[in-house]
Amino acid sequence: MKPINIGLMGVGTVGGGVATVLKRNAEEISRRAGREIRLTIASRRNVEMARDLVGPDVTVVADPFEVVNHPDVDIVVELIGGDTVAKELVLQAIANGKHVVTANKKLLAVHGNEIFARAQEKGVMVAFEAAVAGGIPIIKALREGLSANRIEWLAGIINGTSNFILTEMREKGADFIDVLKEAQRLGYAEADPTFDVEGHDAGHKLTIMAAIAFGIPMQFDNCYLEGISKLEGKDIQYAEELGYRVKLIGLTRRTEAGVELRVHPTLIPEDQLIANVNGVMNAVLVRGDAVGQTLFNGPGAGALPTASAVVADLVDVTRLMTADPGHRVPHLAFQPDQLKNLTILPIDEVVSSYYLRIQAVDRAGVMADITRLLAENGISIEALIQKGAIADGSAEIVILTHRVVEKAVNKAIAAIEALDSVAGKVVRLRMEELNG
Ligand SMILES: NC(=O)C1=CN([C@@H]2O[C@H](COP(=O)(O)OP(=O)(O)OC[C@H]3O[C@@H](n4cnc5c(N)ncnc54)[C@H](O)[C@@H]3O)[C@@H](O)[C@H]2O)C=CC1
Ligand SMILES: N[C@@H](CC=O)C(=O)O
Ligand code: NA
Repeated sequence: MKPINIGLMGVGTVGGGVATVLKRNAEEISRRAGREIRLTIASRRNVEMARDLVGPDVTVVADPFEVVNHPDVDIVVELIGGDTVAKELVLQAIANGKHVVTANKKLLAVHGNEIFARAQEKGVMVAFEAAVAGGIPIIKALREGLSANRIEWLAGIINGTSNFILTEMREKGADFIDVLKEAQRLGYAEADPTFDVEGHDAGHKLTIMAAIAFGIPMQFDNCYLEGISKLEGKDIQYAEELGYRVKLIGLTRRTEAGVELRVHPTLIPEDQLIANVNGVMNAVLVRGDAVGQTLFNGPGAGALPTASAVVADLVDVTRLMTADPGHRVPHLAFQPDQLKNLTILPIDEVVSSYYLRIQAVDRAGVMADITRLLAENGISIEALIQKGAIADGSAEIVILTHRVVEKAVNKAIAAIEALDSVAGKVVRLRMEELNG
C-alpha cells in the first residue's frame, strides 16, 4: 500500500523527537498502522539544523506554507507553537483537505472552536494527544475509554516545568530561577516560560480536558489562572509540616451552580498518590460516576515522551483516514451539535478549603481577633499553628480552614489585613482532598 506522507512544521524539541521515533520504530509503526508512515518534508527557519535532525531522506524547506500546500502531503504535523502563524498554517492545511496532528495546546484552547468547526466542514481530523500531559494518553482515555461515564471532575498536575521546579525547590531547596533554567535546557519549558510558571499552559490543557469531559466548547478566557512564581519556600515547608504537598493543580468540576475551571498552587494531603508525582511527571485524576476514580500518570514533557503522543496520533489518523467522517471519534468526544455552553463559575463562587498565613505583631488579643473575623464570615478552622513568638513580633499564624465559598474567605482576609495587630498581606492557598 502507498505510504502516508507526513509534512512536519517545526523541527525543534518535539519535532526532532518525532523524526527520531518515526525512524527508530518504523517497522512496528507500519505494522500497526497498516502502511508506512513516511516523513517526507519538514520545515524550520534554520534549514541546516533541521536537516541534521530529520536526516538526508527528508526534503527540508524554510517556509512552512510549502508543507501545508504540498500536493503529496496527507497529514500535516504542527510543532511550531503559538497561535499566530500556527493558526494560519493549521487553517490552511484544513482548507487544503489535509489532516492535522498538533501538540499546540494554546492554539486549541484559544481557537479550538473555530479550528474544529472548519475541520468538521472539510471532513478532516485534527488530532492533539500531545497537547495535554505530553506522553500520557489522557485524550484517548477521556474521549474513548471513559465514554460511558458522566465525568464529575478531573484534576491534574499538567505542567511539567512547574512540577519540576516545585520538586527541586522542596527536595533540594534550589532557587526558582536556577531550576527554571534547567527545565528550559531539558526542553520542558514553553518558548515563553511565563506560560509555564504563571499557570497559562496548565490552563490551556485544563480547558481542553474540560471540553472533552463535559461536552462544552473551549472557554479558556473563563479559566482562573494563578501560577507558582509568587510561592514562598516557607509555605511549602509549613504545608509539609502539616502533612501536605504544594502542587500546581488544574481542576475542573461540575457543580449545580456551574463548572469550576481553575489552575492554582494547591495543598494536597501527602498520602495521596498525586501528591507524590514529582519532577517533570504529570498525573491526571478523573472521577467518573461509573468507573469511580482513575489516575493517569507519566511524563508530561520532553522530546521523546511528547513524540510518543504525536506518532500515536499519526497511527490513529492513518487508520481512520478512509473511514466515513461521521464514523470517526468526534474531536471533543461529544457530537459537535451536542456541545452545551455550561456556565464557568467565577473564582469567588468556588468552594474550597484554605491555608492562610498571617504575620502577627505584638498586640494583645490578635489570635482572638482573627478567629472572631473568620467566625463572622462563616469560616470554621480545621487546624491552627503558631510559628515564632508574638512577644518578639515574629509570629506567623497558619490556619487551615474547612470548606467554604471563596468570597467569604476574601472578606475575612480583607478584615484581618485591616487589623492593627496584623502586618502585610495574608498568604492564601487553596487546599483540595481530591478523593470525593
Ligand atoms: N517541549 C515539550 O516538552 C512539549 C511541547 N509541546 C508543544 O509542542 C510545540 C513545539 O514545542 P517545542 O518543540 O518544545 O518548541 P521548540 O521551540 O523547540 O520548536 C519549535 C520549532 O519551530 C520552529 N519554527 C518557529 N517558527 C517557525 C516558522 N515560522 N516556520 C518554520 N519553523 C518555525 C523553530 O525554529 C523551532 O525549531 C509547542 O506547541 C509546545 O507547546 C507540547 C508538549 C510538550
Ligand atoms: N511546557 C510544557 C510542555 C508540555 O506541554 C510543560 O512544562 O508541561
Ligand atoms: Na497526552
